Amino acid sequence: MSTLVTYHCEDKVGVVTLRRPDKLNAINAALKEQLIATLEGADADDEASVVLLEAEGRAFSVGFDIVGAASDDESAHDPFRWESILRNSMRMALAPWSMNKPVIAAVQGYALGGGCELAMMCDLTIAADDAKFGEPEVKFSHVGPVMVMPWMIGLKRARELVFFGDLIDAKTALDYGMVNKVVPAAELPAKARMYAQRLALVSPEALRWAKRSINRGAEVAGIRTAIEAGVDSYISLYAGRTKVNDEFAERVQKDGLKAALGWREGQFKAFDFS
Ligand SMILES: C/C=C/C(=O)SCCNC(=O)CCNC(=O)[C@H](O)C(C)(C)COP(=O)(O)OP(=O)(O)OC[C@H]1O[C@@H](n2cnc3c(N)ncnc32)[C@H](O)[C@@H]1OP(=O)(O)O
Repeated sequence: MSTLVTYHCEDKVGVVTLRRPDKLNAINAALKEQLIATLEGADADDEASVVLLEAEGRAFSVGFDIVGAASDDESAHDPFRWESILRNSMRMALAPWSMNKPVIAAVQGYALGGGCELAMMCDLTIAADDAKFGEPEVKFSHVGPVMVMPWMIGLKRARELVFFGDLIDAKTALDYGMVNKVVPAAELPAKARMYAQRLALVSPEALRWAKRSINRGAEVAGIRTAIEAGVDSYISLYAGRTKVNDEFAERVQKDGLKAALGWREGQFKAFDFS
């Protein structure tokens, strides 16, 4: 089986790369399996505090492999096969969401259909100024796992994006809250690493519980239950922790809070790319 997803760790950042550039990283069954396994491996890698999901070539991902699926005549009408494809798609969509570590998607070119949802399911998204997002599935009478879209961009915008299937540019995606940052295309790999490395300065344990709290908040129905669920996370974070951010705590003790905050700001400044 060819390698469609690779992994390496650099400076506490676990880099997961989609490598099917000739097909604009279209997601076939093999890529899906490899991506799920690689993300799980990255989550288990003690060297990595943060995971960066990037893609080789001119597109992040054009979504589900509609060419491969169309040529797969034999099983095209087998409902059990479709169930397995869709269940695996859900597993892939939930993989970054379920991980302990924050996952940052770095998007250049197209992020369409399943590729758009994959970027949305990551904790943070940094986009090149040439990025284009969209949910064109309706154009092929498909619907992707778009349940996440109302959370991301609100009902009206989600409906427009999904019903019409039109693409939006990076600036609009930023305006919609689908991405956190837009950077010049040529600078995307370097800026994405800076963004990830800045996050890697924060206590991995605090990040893990921050992620869990936010995701649980998004999963429950109302603000009251969201807050109550968040309390469990805080209890787990604070009751279970022994050493968090020691250097910061030591500086607070030694030099006072203002000086400690100044030290932390100085650290962050080194990664400022505005
Ligand atoms: C539940 C379902 C969820 C879904 O995700 S459905 C899929 C949603 N995605 C799409 O609808 C995108 C379809 N693709 C396109 O519209 C176009 O492509 C683009 C506008 C993205 C790019 O156009 P251009 O720049 O002219 O490139 P190119 O020559 O069309 O594509 C380069 C190679 O990539 C393959 N490819 C593109 N999209 C897909 C895809 N979704 N599935 C499988 N292959 C794809 C092509 O076929 C071709 O390959 P070759 O050079 O061998 O002809």
